[in-house]
Amino acid sequence: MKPVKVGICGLGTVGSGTFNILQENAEEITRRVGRSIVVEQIGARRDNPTCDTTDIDITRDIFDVANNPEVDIIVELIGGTSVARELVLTAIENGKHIVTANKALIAEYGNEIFEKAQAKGVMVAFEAAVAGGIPIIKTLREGLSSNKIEWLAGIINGTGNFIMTEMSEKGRAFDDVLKEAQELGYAEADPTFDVEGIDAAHKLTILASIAYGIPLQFEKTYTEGISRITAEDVSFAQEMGYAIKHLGIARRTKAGVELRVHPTLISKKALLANVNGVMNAVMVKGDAVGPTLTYGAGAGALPTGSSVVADIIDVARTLTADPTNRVPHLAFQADQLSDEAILPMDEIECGFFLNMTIQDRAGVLANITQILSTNGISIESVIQREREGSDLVPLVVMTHDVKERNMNAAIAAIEALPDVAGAVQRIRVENLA
Ligand SMILES: NC(=O)c1ccc[n+]([C@@H]2O[C@H](COP(=O)([O-])OP(=O)(O)OC[C@H]3O[C@@H](n4cnc5c(N)ncnc54)[C@H](O)[C@@H]3O)[C@@H](O)[C@H]2O)c1
Ligand SMILES: N[C@@H](CCO)C(=O)O
Ligand code: NA
Repeated sequence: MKPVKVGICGLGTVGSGTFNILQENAEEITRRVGRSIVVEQIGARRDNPTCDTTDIDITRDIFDVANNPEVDIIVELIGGTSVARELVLTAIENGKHIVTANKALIAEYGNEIFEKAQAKGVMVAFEAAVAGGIPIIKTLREGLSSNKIEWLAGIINGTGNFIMTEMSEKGRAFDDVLKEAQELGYAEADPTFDVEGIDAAHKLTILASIAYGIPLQFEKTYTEGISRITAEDVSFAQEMGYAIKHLGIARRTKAGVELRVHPTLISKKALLANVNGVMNAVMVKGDAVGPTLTYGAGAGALPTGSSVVADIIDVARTLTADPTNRVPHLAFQADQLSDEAILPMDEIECGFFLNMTIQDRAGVLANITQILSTNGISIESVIQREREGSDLVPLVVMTHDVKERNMNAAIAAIEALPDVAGAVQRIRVENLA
């Protein structure tokens, strides 16, 4: 059979990993697919010293690749959303299949891209877009397709998890660890995407659509990053038996779907509490299977390239299949996506860890507990600490589950007390059993 011809656009971290795996594992890949996969052309602004591209046709204009009649599959690895969207839509218009690692593109423009791909009978594969090397898209879309998904929760940003781990285990400074994550090729071009939770929200948006058969709704995903978590929060949480992890959580309730990304206290004994460094992991609870866990490197050239190449193999295997028999882009048939509501944050119910600074004076604690109780919030535990040479002391309160709306009202009232200094730090608590 004649080879499948691939055009790679973007030869950075992921592009180089993809190229090198295709070269290194060519023989095995041919044995798996039944035909060879060759790199027909590369579109790149500059060469990548980690790749031997001798004898490969390299163009500086990525649209040459999208318009190259020889290319069967376009591999989009330039990142960003404006040029990438134009590139992908052009390639689809030309009847090419797409493989991409670009979660921003899929989360924000996936509905449009899938519609066009469906009309043209081409595939768009994006395993590398969520949790790098972990086959979580395939797991949800195919492996767990017999289940109603109850909830999923994951550590889905490698850079953020790497920063939190290095800070809490080695006491390193935030900026220093972020710089290392950038040098290692983990971080997004704009690292605020990692640190402020936007990248995780892109990924959660994609996972939720595949889990529940709903259109991609990035704008409705609640997004909070790791930048305001302090070493003190981590140490109080540890003292109470918890780890703080940055999680993406999607849960189906009777009222609608919860879609939220935020730092979360989870029991130190929970499996996810032990996922450290650049590692990612996603727990999925299906009604038939129960809880499952997928774990592996969430970023980096070869782990991400592993997913990109697996997608290329998948597309190569089904190139000639009748498009109506392929696995749908969002796991459910395109005309079967539902308009199930995404719940506003006010409606979410969970426990809270509150860390505040108060005047060390009689009656302050009583005022705070009174406010919590008025708002229907019951306390699970309290830590109050002396601080030498200061009458401002930390107070940490853990609450039982309560609606976010009640907690907002309570926090506003607590912050208005004259004996409470500054803002109340709130971190949500989840029981992932
Ligand atoms: N780095 C990771 O670990 C990782 C993991 C999963 C997904 N991703 C995603 O993969 C994509 C690529 O990320 P990366 O880390 O490889 O980025 P990168 O910056 O290392 O590589 C991108 C490359 O594309 C090139 N490029 C950009 N625009 C171009 C254009 N118009 N024409 C030609 N070349 C162009 C850049 O010069 C660069 O070499 C992004 O969407 C990212 O979110 C990255
Ligand atoms: N910047 C992303 C790359 C993988 O998607 C991360 O750190 O997880
Ligand atoms: Na993946």
